[in-house]
Amino acid sequence: MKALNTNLQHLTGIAQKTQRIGIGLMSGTSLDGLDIALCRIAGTGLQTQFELLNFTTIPYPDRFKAEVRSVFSKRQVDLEKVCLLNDFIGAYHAELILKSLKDWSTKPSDVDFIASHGQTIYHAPKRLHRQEEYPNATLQIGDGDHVAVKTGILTISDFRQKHIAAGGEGAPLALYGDVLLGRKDGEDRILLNIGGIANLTYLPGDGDMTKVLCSDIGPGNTLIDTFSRTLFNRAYDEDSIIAFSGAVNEDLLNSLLRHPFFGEPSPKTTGPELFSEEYVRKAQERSGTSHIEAKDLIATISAFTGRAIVDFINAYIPAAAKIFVSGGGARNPFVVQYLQKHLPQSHIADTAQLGINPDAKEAILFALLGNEAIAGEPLAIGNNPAVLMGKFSFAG
Ligand SMILES: Nc1ncnc2c1ncn2[C@@H]1O[C@H](COP(=O)(O)OP(=O)(O)OP(=O)(O)O)[C@@H](O)[C@H]1O
Ligand SMILES: CC(=O)N[C@H]1[C@@H]2OC[C@@H](O2)[C@@H](O)[C@@H]1O[C@H](C)C(=O)O
Repeated sequence: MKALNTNLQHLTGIAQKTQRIGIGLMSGTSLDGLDIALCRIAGTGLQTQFELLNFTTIPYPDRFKAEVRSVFSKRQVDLEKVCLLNDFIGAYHAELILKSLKDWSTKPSDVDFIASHGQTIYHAPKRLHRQEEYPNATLQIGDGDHVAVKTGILTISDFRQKHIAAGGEGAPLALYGDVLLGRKDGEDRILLNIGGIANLTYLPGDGDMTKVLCSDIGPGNTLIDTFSRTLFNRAYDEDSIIAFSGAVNEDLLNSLLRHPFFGEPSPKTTGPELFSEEYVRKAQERSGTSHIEAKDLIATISAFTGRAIVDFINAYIPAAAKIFVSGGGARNPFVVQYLQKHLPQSHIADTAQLGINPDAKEAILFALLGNEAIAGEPLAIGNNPAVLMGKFSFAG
C-alpha cells in the first residue's frame, strides 16, 4: 500500500495525540475585533478536558471595520470587494495569530491546529430569504488556506456549511461546545451568549441529550451598537451610560417585539439582516415614536434585547434553570439588570463561574469544534445534525 503523503501523515499524527494545542478564532457580528484563544485540549467528545492557555481580542482598525461593513448584511454589494476581502481576511487573521503567538512566547510549531470561524458577511436561513428553491444559506469569508500557509499551521475553517448540508441552519453551533464544557449532573443550566445576536443553550441536569435546546433569540448588541454609532458616534454604549440616562418607550418596545420571528418555533437563527436600523425605523413609524429622544431610543432597544431573552426563556426553559452569561453583552449592565429584574426566579452569573472566560467562549467553541473535526465522532444532541464540521487546509 502506498504511504500517506506528508500532509495526511501530519494530520494522522495530530489525531493520535492524547492532547492537542489548538487556536480558536472568532470574528463576530459586532465586528469589534478578532478573538484568539490558545487552548490545550485532551480527549474528545463528552470526555474532553480543556484549558485556556491564553486569550486576546485584537481590535480591528476603523478602516478595516468600514471595509467589512460595506459588504456586511447587505443584499447588494461590490462583489470585487467581497472577493478581495475573502483572501485579505485570511492573510490578516494569520498575521494577528503570529503576532499573538510571539507575545505569548509560543512557537507556531508548538500549535497543532487553528480552527477559524471567519467573518460572517451574510446569514440567510430559508425563513429569512423565503425562496422555496433555495436552501438555508450562510457565508463566512477569510479563506483557511491563507491562514494555513501564512502560519504554517494546519487550519480548519468554514464550519457552518456542513451543519446546513446536514439539515441545520448553520447556526447556532454553540451547543456543541456548551454540552462539552457547561453541563452539570443535577443542575438545569442555560448558557446565554449576548454577542451581536443573542443565543442560548439549555442543558438539562438529567443529562438527557435529546432535551438540549440551542437557538438564537434576537438582537444582542447589534442594534445598541448601531445606534450608539449613528446617534452618539460611539462604538458601543459603554457601561450602558446612555441607556441609563434615557427612558424605555413602551409603545416602541411593543412594536419592536411584534416581529413574526419571535413567534416562530425554536431552534431558529437570525442576524443583523433582520434586526437592522431599518427594522427599528419601521417600528418607530408603526408606533408613532419617530420623534423620541436619542437616549430614549438607546434605552428602548437595550430593553428590547433584554425582553426578547426573557420571553424566550419563559416560553421554552424550565423556571429553575441557572443562567450563565457570556459575550460582550455580559458587560452591558442595563441588559443584565433587566434580566435580573424580569427573571427573579433565576440565578444569573457569568460563565467565569464555570471556569469559562465569558469573552473567550465563542473562540473556545471553535477550538473544540476543530478538535472534534480532527479526532472526534459525531455527537447526537437534541435535533441537531450529528456531524463533524470544518474543512481542512494544509500548510504545505
Ligand atoms: N463595558 C461594556 N458596556 C456595554 N457594552 C459592552 C461593554 N463591553 C462590551 N460590550 C458590548 O459587547 C460587544 C462585543 O461583543 P462580542 O465580542 O461578544 O461580539 P461578537 O464577538 O461580535 O459576538 P457574536 O459573534 O456573538 O455576534 C460590543 O460591541 C458592545 O456592544
Ligand atoms: C451566522 C453567524 O455567524 N451566526 C453567529 C451570530 O453571532 C451569534 C449568533 O449569531 C450565532 O448564531 C452565531 O455564532 C455563534 C458562535 C454560534 O454559532 O453559536
